[in-house]
Amino acid sequence: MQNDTAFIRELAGLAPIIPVLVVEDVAHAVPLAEALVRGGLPVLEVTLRTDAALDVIAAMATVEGARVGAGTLVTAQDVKASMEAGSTFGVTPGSPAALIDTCLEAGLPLLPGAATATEAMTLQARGFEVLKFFPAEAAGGIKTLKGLGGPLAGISFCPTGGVSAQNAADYLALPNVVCAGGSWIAPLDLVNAENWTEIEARARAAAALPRG
Ligand SMILES: O=C(O)C(=O)C[C@H](O)[C@H](O)COP(=O)(O)O
Repeated sequence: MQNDTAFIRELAGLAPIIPVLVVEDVAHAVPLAEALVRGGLPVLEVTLRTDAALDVIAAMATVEGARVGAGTLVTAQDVKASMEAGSTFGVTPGSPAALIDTCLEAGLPLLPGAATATEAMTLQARGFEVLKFFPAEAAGGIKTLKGLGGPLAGISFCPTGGVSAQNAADYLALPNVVCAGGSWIAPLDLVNAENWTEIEARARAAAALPRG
């Protein structure tokens, strides 16, 4: 099975920011997804970090305009379960070969994680052109992305991990950054407080960020 770069490029092009979501209560799934879509962020990464995550994916997948994927894919079981729940793409924090094999065999469009030149080159050799740069700030942030951009100009990144309202525009200005991911749009405290108004406002501000 070939990886689906065109699909991932399309998703990455839909909005400058992919909200990374940690949702504990499935009752929050639909209003949260609706607030994010209304705010202009249709591509949603639901982390498999809560017991509710698979049910959250299934519920969000019913929201018109939402493009729902699963994050924190670490095991083959995560890949299978997230696809059964209705996720249409996957995101991995890192890219061990066996996990990448599983995603390719399953036909799951993937934003695979990489933090070094070797990891990025290994993924590029398998046909991946859009990678999650994770954990972005801890792995050197903008300086590292600028450094990778010289020799690895064919690779685009979605930096995630430490990206914030304060630094997102600087990341997005880089030529090898297509979009960025982050939890600041819908942090757990706002979700648990059901503050959809504030989440929509944060989404709207993020959706308006210019890309370089
Ligand atoms: O669970 C995963 O695999 C992830 O997707 C990790 C997230 O990308 C980061 O935790 C988001 O980082 P912050 O925006 O700094 O909160």
